[in-house]
Amino acid sequence: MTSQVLDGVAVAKEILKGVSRRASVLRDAGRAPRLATVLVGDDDASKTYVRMKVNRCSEVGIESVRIDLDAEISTPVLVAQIEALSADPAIDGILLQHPVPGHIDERAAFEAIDPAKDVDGVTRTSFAAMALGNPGFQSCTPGGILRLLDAYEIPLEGRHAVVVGRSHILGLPMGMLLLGRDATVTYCHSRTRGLAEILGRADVVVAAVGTPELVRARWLKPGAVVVDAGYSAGDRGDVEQPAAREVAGWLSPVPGGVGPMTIAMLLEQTVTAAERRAGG
Ligand SMILES: Nc1nc2c(c(=O)[nH]1)N[C@@H](CN(C=O)c1ccc(C(=O)N[C@@H](CCC(=O)O)C(=O)O)cc1)CN2
Repeated sequence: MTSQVLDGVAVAKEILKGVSRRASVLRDAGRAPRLATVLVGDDDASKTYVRMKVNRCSEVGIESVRIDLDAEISTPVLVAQIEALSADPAIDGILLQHPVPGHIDERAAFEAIDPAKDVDGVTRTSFAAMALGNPGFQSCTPGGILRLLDAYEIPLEGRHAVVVGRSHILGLPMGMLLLGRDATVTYCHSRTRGLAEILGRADVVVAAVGTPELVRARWLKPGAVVVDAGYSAGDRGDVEQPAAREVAGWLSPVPGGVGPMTIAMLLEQTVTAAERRAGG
């Protein structure tokens, strides 16, 4: 068996066409949507992701304001900076690139984002809305994964979905979203015992742990839907690829799977925030 591809590049492209159209309506009405990106420190991967987001913004007609801060900045200074963006009427969306340096209280910084501008879906307000199935901004990677599965009409109801990872911006919300689609959800993490056996019973696997190739191809149930949300150096995901292609029914590649969907979601939610703020 060779798995079918969950093609994030193609699906993201379609989403971005819609984003571009909606951005041009706002622009014609006199106010292009505007995203503020906040990067703390000089981590190379984070710089790359912010650059990718800013470039994609300009391709679809979203303006961006880049704020790059020194790695030594304190939590109160970062919080004050984000509060200023939250209060700034010219800004529609705010992205704080994760991770921030270890001495900073990242949760305090996320909570300084006005929920109406939380287009990255990282505040408690957004998390609660998502968990309760209320309207709100979704955490971009899990939201993007759900859109990717929907684009290929992958059924979720009643299926056993295993999320490997429980990070606040990826694994934890991913399980909530799958539960909201009536999947039966199991979370696995670093303390889980018998990961191979649990994965062997999974119809849907989301690998979101950040350890390259942790999920071995031989552990997967033949025909399973496998989403690889890893993005380690050297284009390595969290799933043993390409071996998994011979076992899975569907598989998202790295690169070209979840990553482009993450950015498409961010931009789509930025336009939504701008429309809401414009009263549309
Ligand atoms: N505040 C946030 N921080 C982080 C998030 C997030 O959603 N919000 N996600 C990740 C990193 N990330 C975005 O920030 C991200 C990672 C990878 C990609 C991507 O498109 N990767 C490409 C390959 C990249 C390349 O060509 O070099 C791919 O998978 O095809 C996008 C976004 C952690 N931080």
